[in-house]
Amino acid sequence: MPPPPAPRPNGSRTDGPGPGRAPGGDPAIETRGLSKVYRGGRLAVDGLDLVVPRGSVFGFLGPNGSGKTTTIRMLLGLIGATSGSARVLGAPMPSAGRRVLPRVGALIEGPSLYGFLSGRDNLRRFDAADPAADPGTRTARVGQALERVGLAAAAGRKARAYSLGMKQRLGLAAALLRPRDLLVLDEPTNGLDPQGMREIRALVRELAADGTTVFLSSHLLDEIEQICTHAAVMTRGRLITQGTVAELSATVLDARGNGRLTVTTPDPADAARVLTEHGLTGLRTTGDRVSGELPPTDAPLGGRGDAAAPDLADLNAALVHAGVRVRGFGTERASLEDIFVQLTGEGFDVAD
Ligand SMILES: Nc1ncnc2c1ncn2[C@@H]1O[C@H](COP(=O)(O)OP(=O)(O)OP(=O)(O)O)[C@@H](O)[C@H]1O
Repeated sequence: MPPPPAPRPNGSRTDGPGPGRAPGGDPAIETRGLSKVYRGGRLAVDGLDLVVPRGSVFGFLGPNGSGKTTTIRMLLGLIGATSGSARVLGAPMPSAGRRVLPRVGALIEGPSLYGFLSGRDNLRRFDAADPAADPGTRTARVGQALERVGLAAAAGRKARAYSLGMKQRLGLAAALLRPRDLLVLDEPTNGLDPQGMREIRALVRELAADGTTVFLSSHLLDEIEQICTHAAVMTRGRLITQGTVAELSATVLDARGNGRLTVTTPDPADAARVLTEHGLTGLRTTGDRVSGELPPTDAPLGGRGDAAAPDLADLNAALVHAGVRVRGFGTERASLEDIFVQLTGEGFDVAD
């Protein structure tokens, strides 16, 4: 794993080897000033500087309409860029597409399957469409791909009888018919039920564990937090930040102090009083839940200046000592949603 890149506000570039560039190795994806203006003048992607380290599971995050699919289409050479450049697996796109794309598996907007064919026969068709695929080894290749995505037992069933999650897994199997260095997945869990989402996420983790770089777009913040090592945040065609998921979270945690403490109690008024006495600010009470901002650990308590911020165990003891019946007690770490809101000043549901 290369050293983790620091978050770079506004996607600004750094000098030197830079993030995501292992010594002697290119990033899996690198763009410079990549832009797309659609006919009619719509600026869908605006000066994108993206660095996707090899071996990462990279979450490309943004609300609907923020330019994710347009970027992916440019990366794969499906549409031309208006300006800027893109390198995939070290080679310029789209000019090196014939050389590079066989090493890239892609799943964009769901697989196109024949419902009347079995899962296995759908894969055989995909394999037959690949001029480089040896027909003599097709059966073995298809069998391995089905095995890889956990569809071997259902391979004989017609694709129209598959659940959405199974269809998506079949699409992934098609992308995995030959060994890939990079997988590009556009909203791979979109429309899936929780079980289908879990299956796809587990598969992405397995593929990453085998060394495949996975670049996936999503508008689901928790998805990125669950499976990604790195993330970039897009809004309105612009890259706001990129870095490791841990760094992005830390950026906000630093800015937000220790995060919020939430106490669940049948005595919310007393709890709020005790928490205020112990330096918590921004108290909010909703039903039996009281939450407040924890003061920074190294700062004296607000206004009193005579004590360090409270230890959580001491705080819990103080609540109990004051007669507050505590049912739940926990801190929330900053989520990517917090990061997004902090970085953009807007909520995450900002579809154009
Ligand atoms: N073929 C097109 N012609 C004109 N405008 C387009 C075209 N495709 C996309 N757009 C516009 O470009 C912007 C970015 O769209 P894009 O599909 O890349 O975003 P996205 O982040 O992938 O969102 P979604 O998840 O909804 O697909 C949107 O405002 C969209 O309406």
